[in-house]
Amino acid sequence: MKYIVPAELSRPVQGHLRELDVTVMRLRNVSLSEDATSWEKFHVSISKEELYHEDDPMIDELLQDMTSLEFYNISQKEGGTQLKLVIEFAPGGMAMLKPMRFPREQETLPNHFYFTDYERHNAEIAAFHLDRIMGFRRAPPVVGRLVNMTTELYALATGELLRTFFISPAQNLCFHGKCSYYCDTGHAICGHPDQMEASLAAFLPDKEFVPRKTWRHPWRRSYHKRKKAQWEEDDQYCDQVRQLPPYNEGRRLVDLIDLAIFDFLAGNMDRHHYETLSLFGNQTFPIHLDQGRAFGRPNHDEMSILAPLYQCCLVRRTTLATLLRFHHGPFRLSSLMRKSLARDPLDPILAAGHFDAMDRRVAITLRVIRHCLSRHEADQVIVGFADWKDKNSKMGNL
Ligand SMILES: Nc1ncnc2c1ncn2[C@@H]1O[C@H](COP(=O)(O)OP(=O)(O)OP(=O)(O)O)[C@@H](O)[C@H]1O
Ligand SMILES: [Mn+2]
Repeated sequence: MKYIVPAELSRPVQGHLRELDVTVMRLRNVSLSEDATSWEKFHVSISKEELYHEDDPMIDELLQDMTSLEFYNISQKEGGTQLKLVIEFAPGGMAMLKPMRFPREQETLPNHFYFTDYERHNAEIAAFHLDRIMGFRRAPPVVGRLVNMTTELYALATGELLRTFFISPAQNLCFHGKCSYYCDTGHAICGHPDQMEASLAAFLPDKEFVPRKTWRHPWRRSYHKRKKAQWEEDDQYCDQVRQLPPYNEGRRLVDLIDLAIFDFLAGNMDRHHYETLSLFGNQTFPIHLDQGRAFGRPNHDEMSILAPLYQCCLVRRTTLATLLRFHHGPFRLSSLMRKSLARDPLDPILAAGHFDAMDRRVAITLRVIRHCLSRHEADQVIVGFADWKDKNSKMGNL
């Protein structure tokens, strides 16, 4: 227990977030009106360190609004590979809707690649909770909703989207939209008979107001059925990445290692790009966006997702402390996730096997870190360790 103080076993581990006061509100010099929507509150309080503040009641308000407010307008999200709808609500505010395609128990098909796997609405919901429990708060809020396809979708659909609605032989209302993957009659989204589960993710601020920058992930997979990426064959790959801006200084590389651990716990292999809020410059967090292909295989632990961790042998002290808390503390990750997901209107969100899988993957990640520590000095592996050790030895805690 050299890397954690006992108090950290029973409460969330807090990093030293120095720039919580660097917010959209401050940099954009805006204020909130009395009747501001929960979206407006969310948007202006985004900081350089996180999308929302721990325990901010505004997040519950936003989740409640997304799951209950009337839809005002719907349209297809342009550009993505799989069907997504952009929902606009009457008071203002938008959400990205991903529909349920399969029962929770259906796993990634054995002959599907990570890039041909279907997106799962429940994965988006579960990943939001996981990101929050891990203390990152880098994923936009997501909530489940039971949608009435007749009154909430069909009645509002127009143009090309409207033309894809039909009644199936089983008398269910279906639609498939238009996109590059699985948008045809054979892969339609069907209700029971017109009730459909969906996930709703809060939209980030408009790019005109808060610009974003898209980055290619250095550990991106090939997205080709016969090719491998360089990092898959070169264990020294991290040495190259460490030379390149923005990975050669500051927080970015260790942020991607946080993301790798988050993705490993969720089983998400689909991390090709990531975005940052360019309003905050480069020393800001990567947004955890697009977790639709997570939680597909509860009985398989995809070690290659941890490549940034085991190739760089680098991890934040706070992230390590969080993993130790999940592993040793009174609350295991599975029980924290169960408790958190129970608040979603579509609970149960995950099939039972995924809870054991998360606990097992916490232990595996700790083993990978331990292996790094057996080969390198702790100060080289654990980012923020020296400062922390110094502070805690002064307080007599070590
Ligand atoms: N909550 C959000 N707020 C604003 N924009 C978003 C949000 N979620 C996603 N987007 C934008 O929509 C794009 C597509 O979303 P997402 O990645 O979830 O779908 P996808 O079909 O998996 O896309 P792709 O196939 O390109 O990976 C994202 O790259 C992002 O720029
Ligand atoms: Mn995607």
